[in-house]
Amino acid sequence: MVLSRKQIYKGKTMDITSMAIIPLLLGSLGLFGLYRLLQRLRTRAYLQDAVVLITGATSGLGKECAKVFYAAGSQLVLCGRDRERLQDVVRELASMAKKTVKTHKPHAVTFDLSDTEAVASAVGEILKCVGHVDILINNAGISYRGTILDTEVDVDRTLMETNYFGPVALTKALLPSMIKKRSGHIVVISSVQGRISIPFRSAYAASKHATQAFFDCLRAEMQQYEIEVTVVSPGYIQTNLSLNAVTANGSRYGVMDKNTAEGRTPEDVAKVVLKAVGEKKKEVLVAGLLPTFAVYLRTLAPKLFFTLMAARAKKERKTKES
Ligand SMILES: NC(=O)C1=CN([C@@H]2O[C@H](COP(=O)(O)OP(=O)(O)OC[C@H]3O[C@@H](n4cnc5c(N)ncnc54)[C@H](OP(=O)(O)O)[C@@H]3O)[C@@H](O)[C@H]2O)C=CC1
Ligand SMILES: CCCCCCCCCCCCCCCC(=O)OCC(=O)COP(=O)(O)O
Repeated sequence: MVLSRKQIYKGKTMDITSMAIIPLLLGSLGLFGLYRLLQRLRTRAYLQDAVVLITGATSGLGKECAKVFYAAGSQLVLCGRDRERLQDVVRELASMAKKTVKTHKPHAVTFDLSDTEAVASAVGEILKCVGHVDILINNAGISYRGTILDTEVDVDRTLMETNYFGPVALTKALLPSMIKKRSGHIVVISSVQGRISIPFRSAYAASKHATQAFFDCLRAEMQQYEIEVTVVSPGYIQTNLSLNAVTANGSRYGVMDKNTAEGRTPEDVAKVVLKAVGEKKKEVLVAGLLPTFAVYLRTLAPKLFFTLMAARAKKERKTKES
């Protein structure tokens, strides 16, 4: 039979293309729905009862990550420098309304990430207590404000110790036990500034670029052991990051920046982290149109990007002087 382009369907003339497209669209939608459902079920199974270690769990993004992973049924190991604030988080989690998921009482471990020996002994304590860690979320970090000319090298070191050597030491201390189990997941919270450098953030951007590079290498080297690596690069988030940032002489900046105050909520970003971990994403950029555009511009049109950054530095310098 030869098909004409127009067919009679229930008394109406219909284009043969539409007749084919409608079931195709419905079929694709059905398949997509099924795929999403399977993905959600897989995420749920992956996170339920998983031992999840979160650094910087006392505030901001770390605290919100604690909430979403707790609600997903993970067994949490919460890390920070302040025992009292960690216990507050544990109490807050315990008071959260229980859903259908079985939850676990979190463990709290205090240590300073910039102290490599403290990191190693904390990992010993954690492994003795919980046996193994399935998912490590390297979240803790500090930021910085200053010009390169005014900044003491010790400040550059502080940023590298906390944001780079801390996660590196913690990851290295946990890797042997993960390799032994041939399973594990290392997550690191980097930043858009791990992809582009903006003026007056040298030490912070450098520590985040180093982080990106290290964990990209790790991903490649760990594939043979079936260990996943996820790098999350957020834009501005409404946290205490700018308040706690260090300045050129090492003192606390103590200002809530407009960009920070107008950023995404940490609750929102924590959900993105949970989804990225559940779906074993290699990396995620959690940023608006302009920062995302800037990341691509840095690669595709570096000269233009450098000109824009120089103009930004000039404008910021003028604002400070006036
Ligand atoms: N806010 C933002 O705009 C963005 C943040 N990020 C990243 O998100 C991560 C979380 O920061 P955020 O929640 O925003 O900021 P917060 O200042 O609210 O939280 C930082 C956390 O890091 C911990 N921390 C800092 N220094 C150390 C240390 N030496 N040893 C152990 N813990 C330490 C703090 O613990 P303590 O209570 O002990 O001080 C705190 O829990 C950081 O890595 C940051 O770079 C990335 C992009 C944007
Ligand atoms: C012709 C079109 C113009 C295109 C302009 C592109 C250039 C735009 C520059 C955008 C810069 C975005 C910077 C984003 C920085 C960011 O999100 O950082 C996240 C953080 O880690 C925040 O830490 P901080 O301590 O800096 O608050």
